[in-house]
Amino acid sequence: MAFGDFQYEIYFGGLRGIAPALPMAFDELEARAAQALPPSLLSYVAGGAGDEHTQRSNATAFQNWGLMPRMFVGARERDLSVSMFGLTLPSPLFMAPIGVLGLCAQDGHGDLAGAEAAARTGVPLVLSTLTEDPLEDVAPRLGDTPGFFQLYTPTDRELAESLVRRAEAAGFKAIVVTLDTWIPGWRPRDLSTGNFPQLRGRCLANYTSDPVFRTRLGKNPAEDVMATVGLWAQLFGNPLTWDDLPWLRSITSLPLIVKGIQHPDDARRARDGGVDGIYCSNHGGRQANGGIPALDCLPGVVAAAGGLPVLFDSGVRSGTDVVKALALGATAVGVGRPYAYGMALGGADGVVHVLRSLLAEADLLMAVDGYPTLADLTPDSLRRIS
Ligand SMILES: Cc1cc2nc3c(=O)[nH]c(=O)nc-3n(C[C@H](O)[C@H](O)[C@H](O)COP(=O)(O)O)c2cc1C
Ligand SMILES: CCCCCCC(=O)C(=O)O
Repeated sequence: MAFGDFQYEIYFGGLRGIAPALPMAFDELEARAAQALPPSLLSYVAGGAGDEHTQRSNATAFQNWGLMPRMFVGARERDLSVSMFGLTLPSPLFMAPIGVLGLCAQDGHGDLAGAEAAARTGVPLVLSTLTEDPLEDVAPRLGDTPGFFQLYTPTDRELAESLVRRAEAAGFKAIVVTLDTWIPGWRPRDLSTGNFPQLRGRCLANYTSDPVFRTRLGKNPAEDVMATVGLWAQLFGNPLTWDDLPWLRSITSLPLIVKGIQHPDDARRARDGGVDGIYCSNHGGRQANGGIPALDCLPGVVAAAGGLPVLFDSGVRSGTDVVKALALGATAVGVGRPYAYGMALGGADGVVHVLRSLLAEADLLMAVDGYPTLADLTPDSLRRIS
């Protein structure tokens, strides 16, 4: 279903006295998910690097901006559609890659449920490399909604190329290479619970189903989980350099997007190296503490991207946040932890609820503040208020 078909459903439903089954505000959503998720998984999802200062400031950075209302606009109809990479999407929202999405669902098949939510909302899913179900099983569940494949670049180039080939064959529409997580950051919550799901053999389906990985392993992954995890840990992350960019560019004819860009010079150099999109993100504050809120990096990245689409995530908690990121120049805005919590609370239905709530709030804000289309949202629509 396209965004326009349901944009009023939630808030008019509310006015008719139909209370949504799940919370709409992020804090309540997180509190409810905390009851639903096993404690170590909750810590993994909710936690971040160091004392989580950067994670918190990602979210509070949005409060430094206010949207200036415009009158006599008559914004009765809104159009939230966006075009990028030759795709026309009903809204500028997308689901950021979440490596434990599978585990967030009660049945352990959250990657399939995420794809189903994408099919139902038109909101693209960026599927992590780290999934419980192989990408070939996820792709058909996306329906007509495009899916992007997020690549954690292994040290083994043949394995990287195999993953990309498989994503292309399965029908994914872009490759998103994550640059900021070739090793996990200093995450005290996970270090104290001793919980990295991948080290227990979870979320490795794209590896265990891969012909190159299986050849390297030399045995059936199901029969030797220890060896599988050992090989995965050995191959998982490659600290790429600029010298690797031509190779990355060469392994796919799909749009190539680089995730984790915050410095304008990196955006410029990536653009010059032939990428198709820049993804401004600090991984939700999970990798480096003591950094800069991703939102504060967005304008510089947009300016340096020279017209390439700029995807953004980190700290998006409301429809208002979505609108502000768009006004600061994002082409599309990624939601992360909130939809993982929706998954924990209601599977595909829970994710659909979270996405529709964000979109309905964004749409209503654009209506009351007089911004009928995304093109109307510019930096001039905002005022720095602190
Ligand atoms: C539990 C969890 C797992 C994640 N796994 C991945 C992943 O596999 N690949 C990736 O590129 N980013 C991953 N991310 C980062 C998200 O894509 C996104 O950058 C981040 O969630 C944005 O921050 P926010 O959730 O606070 O808004 C993960 C984030 C969380 C919370
Ligand atoms: C060695 C595990 C790296 C973490 C990958 C998943 C992720 O991006 C995240 O948890 O954040």
